[in-house]
Amino acid sequence: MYIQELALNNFRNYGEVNIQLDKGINIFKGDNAQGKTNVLEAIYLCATARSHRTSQEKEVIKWNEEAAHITLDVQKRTFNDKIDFHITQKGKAVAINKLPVAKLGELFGTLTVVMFSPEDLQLIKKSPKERRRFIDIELCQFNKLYYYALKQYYKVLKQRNNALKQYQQNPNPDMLDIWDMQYIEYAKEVIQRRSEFIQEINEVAKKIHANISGGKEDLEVVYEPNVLEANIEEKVARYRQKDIMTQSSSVGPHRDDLKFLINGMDVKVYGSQGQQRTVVLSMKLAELRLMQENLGEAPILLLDDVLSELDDSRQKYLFSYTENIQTLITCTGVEQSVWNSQKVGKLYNVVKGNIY
Ligand SMILES: Nc1ncnc2c1ncn2[C@@H]1O[C@H](COP(=O)(O)OP(=O)(O)OP(=O)(O)O)[C@@H](O)[C@H]1O
Repeated sequence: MYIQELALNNFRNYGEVNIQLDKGINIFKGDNAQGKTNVLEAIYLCATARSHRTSQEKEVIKWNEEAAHITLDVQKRTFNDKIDFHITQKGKAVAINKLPVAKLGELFGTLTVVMFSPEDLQLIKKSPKERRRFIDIELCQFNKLYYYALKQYYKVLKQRNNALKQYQQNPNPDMLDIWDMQYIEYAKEVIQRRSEFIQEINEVAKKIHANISGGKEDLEVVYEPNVLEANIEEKVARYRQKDIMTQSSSVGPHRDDLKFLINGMDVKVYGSQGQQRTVVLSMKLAELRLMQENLGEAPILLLDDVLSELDDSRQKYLFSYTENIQTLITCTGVEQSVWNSQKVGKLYNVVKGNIY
């Protein structure tokens, strides 16, 4: 798939902008704070229904304006989809081919993207929350069932936590039993789907990592669930008193994590910065491959300011994956030598919220 046309209206520092994109490599070049990342953010929002850098989506509305609007024309193998994404102070609304989407989950799969930014290079060092976010965003894009299970899980978790908060004043074990039943049901589904996904991504990332490291490093991506599907009932019951005391739920996939091993050693603890970066690159490329396989179409690759962070051989490896994949690259120009060696479809200059 590829984006043919992108239009922004009152989105971040853009007033009105409309551009046609190339099927191949598109470069957005400009000084700092001109609006390059904002373009990628708009595309990312249309694919995942959330921003990659804020949980407060109304921040994307241009200052002193009422609403922001993004329109994308996405060309698929046999048809094309038009996505309209509207953000107001009150919330967001989406239409696909002019038909409003009732649930944001219906958007998933219309446009799929893999975003790679310097913050991703910290994936290994960051908190477990970021690694869970990585799993969730990737899985939701190609597995709607996962999205619905996850959404329900967090909804029930919130209700269970509310029940725990009220428990001291109003002890009601029957009510807690009811929440537990639902919470366990969704938790099991989330754990199962995460476990399958991590097994899949592990196989692909392992091969890629072996290639990048010239066969010297064996990567293992390990799912570290907070609780196993098989003993969740027992663990939730065992922790009930503690949960009542702390007024929060201590068991469940909201506490899951991922571990990365190279030749059996934990990269977070023992890996060099270069090794950590290579693991993240392997994971991103594995993600690209899996999406392509699962959806039968290549996703769009968004590279935000990432080239200068990678050394020559890693950059080359990354580019070897961009063939037949629409790629949008933001840069300040330092990386010119890198993309000079590639066949660039379109080069845009970004200046103060204008694209030339
Ligand atoms: N809601 C908003 N309304 C208007 N302008 C905004 C809004 N949010 C951010 N901006 C402006 O957008 C600009 C930042 O854009 P962006 O993050 O795309 O920069 P960039 O070109 O990618 O820069 P860098 O190279 O530093 O990453 C800043 O000038 C910021 O003030």
